Amino acid sequence: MKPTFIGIAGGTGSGKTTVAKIIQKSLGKDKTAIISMDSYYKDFPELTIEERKKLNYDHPSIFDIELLKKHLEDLKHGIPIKVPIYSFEKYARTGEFEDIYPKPIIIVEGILLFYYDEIRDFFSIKIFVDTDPDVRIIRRIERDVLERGRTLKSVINQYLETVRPMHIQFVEPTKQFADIIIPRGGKNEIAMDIILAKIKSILNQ
Ligand SMILES: Nc1ncnc2c1ncn2[C@@H]1O[C@H](COP(=O)(O)OP(=O)(O)O)[C@@H](O)[C@H]1O
Ligand SMILES: O=c1ccn([C@@H]2O[C@H](COP(=O)(O)O)[C@@H](O)[C@H]2O)c(=O)[nH]1
Repeated sequence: MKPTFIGIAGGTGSGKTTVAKIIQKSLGKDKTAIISMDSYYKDFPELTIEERKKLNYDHPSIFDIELLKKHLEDLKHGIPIKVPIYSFEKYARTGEFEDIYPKPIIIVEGILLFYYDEIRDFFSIKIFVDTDPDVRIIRRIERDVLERGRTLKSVINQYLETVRPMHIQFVEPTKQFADIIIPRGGKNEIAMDIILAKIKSILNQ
């Protein structure tokens, strides 16, 4: 059985990971795998950490799309993949990998997932999580300070300098490619029920 790929895009802090986990919880880990685009940030070992901190992590050129494409191709053909583990504290790959095995449903989530034609074409269902920017920045501050080793000042500066302008220029326009737009994200129970019913019908075909 060829896997069905489900893409979840949306701005930072919109709730993409949360939506992916709700789908996985409902269907079970034996039927689903989750891949985060965050694992495909390019590595810059030639730069110092201070130089890496200044990079634009919200521009389409910062992702290793060739590797992501190869991995999706591999899963499509039943081949397990080794996903690089990324450290937000170090702004670099850790050198470790997570083994992901082919499953009937492969969920991929990321801010710019629908930007690249060659990646977009994999997805049978494209979901865009649409959450207001004020809510997203509040969530991002909380998460980046608690979980990603950032200071309040650094989150605010990064948001104003790169995250916000890149969102407007590159992320928001990819909403046009979505099949379903979920306002407010994973706590939108009706939207989640509709999405889960559709995925279950695909699984039962
Ligand atoms: N609908 C929601 N209501 C309240 N908090 C949420 C909701 N969705 C996500 N969150 C919280 O917001 C933060 C960012 O959510 P996450 O799913 O990681 O977003 P993304 O993957 O889009 O960056 C997390 O701490 C998560 O628990
Ligand atoms: O080293 C890094 C790499 C990425 N970021 C930020 O991460 C978000 C995307 O992750 P979400 O989980 O979708 O929020 C992106 O906006 C980058 O700015 C980073 O801060 N540092």
